[in-house]
Amino acid sequence: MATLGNSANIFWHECPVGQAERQKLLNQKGCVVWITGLSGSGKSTLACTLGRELHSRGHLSYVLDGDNLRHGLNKNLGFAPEDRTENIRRVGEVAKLFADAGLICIASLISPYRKDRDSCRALLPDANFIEARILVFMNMPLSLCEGRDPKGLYKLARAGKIKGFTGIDDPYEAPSNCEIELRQINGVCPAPSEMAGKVVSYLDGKGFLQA
Ligand SMILES: Nc1ncnc2c1ncn2[C@@H]1O[C@H](COP(=O)(O)OS(=O)(=O)O)[C@@H](OP(=O)(O)O)[C@H]1O
Ligand SMILES: Nc1ncnc2c1ncn2[C@@H]1O[C@H](COP(=O)(O)OP(=O)(O)O)[C@@H](O)[C@H]1O
Repeated sequence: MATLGNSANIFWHECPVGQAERQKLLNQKGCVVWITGLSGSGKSTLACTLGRELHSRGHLSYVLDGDNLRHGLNKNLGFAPEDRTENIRRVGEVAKLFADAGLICIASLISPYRKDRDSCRALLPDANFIEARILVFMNMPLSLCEGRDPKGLYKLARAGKIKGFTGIDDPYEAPSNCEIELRQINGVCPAPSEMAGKVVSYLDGKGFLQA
């Protein structure tokens, strides 16, 4: 295993029950649905709707939400570029563990930088030659997100009271390699249930909803 960082004299310990056996127990394949997009684009709403839909179909999933993780695991991180990079790295590693546990892990973070998203993708081994990291891009215009502004953060950012806010004075690098792109249709944002349905269909089609 070439995954060591600063630790020395560390060995990998293999456990007798492996991912395949856990997946059989759960009748699904572990994977990561990674939702990226601007603040207010609907990431958390989609993550929760998708989690509910999977649950009602008898599938075990778990949501890793950027905001929530910053209350605990990532409470020591801010929004400077290097902090966002570390945030994404940690969540990528946790998501990998959840997928190894056999769960459908739904990660919803702004994850604005392409290189961080790409590093995260590289962490995850393919499931039988199928990419086990499904990138979902909430491609909603800034005007829509800013118009929603449920937490009033865009307003603060425009007033210069929050510095380095994504989409205002910190970049959002749109992905060019996403598996699913969700956008407005004729100027109308699809309902969360419709978007969740698209993701479920994708997972089903790729065989993740069976062992
Ligand atoms: N400067 C700045 N830029 C962007 N967002 C900010 C900032 N400060 C606070 N917030 C709030 O933090 C939420 C984003 O956290 P993430 O962990 O998803 O961000 S990142 O992926 O590390 O960029 C984000 O939540 P969402 O609105 O759910 O995306 C914001 O509520
Ligand atoms: N598909 C949708 N259609 C209409 N409003 C939505 C939709 N998805 C989310 N919203 C609303 O937009 C706001 C931001 O959604 P949220 O899921 O918190 O976004 P994010 O997690 O990307 O910041 C919330 O007020 C939410 O109710």
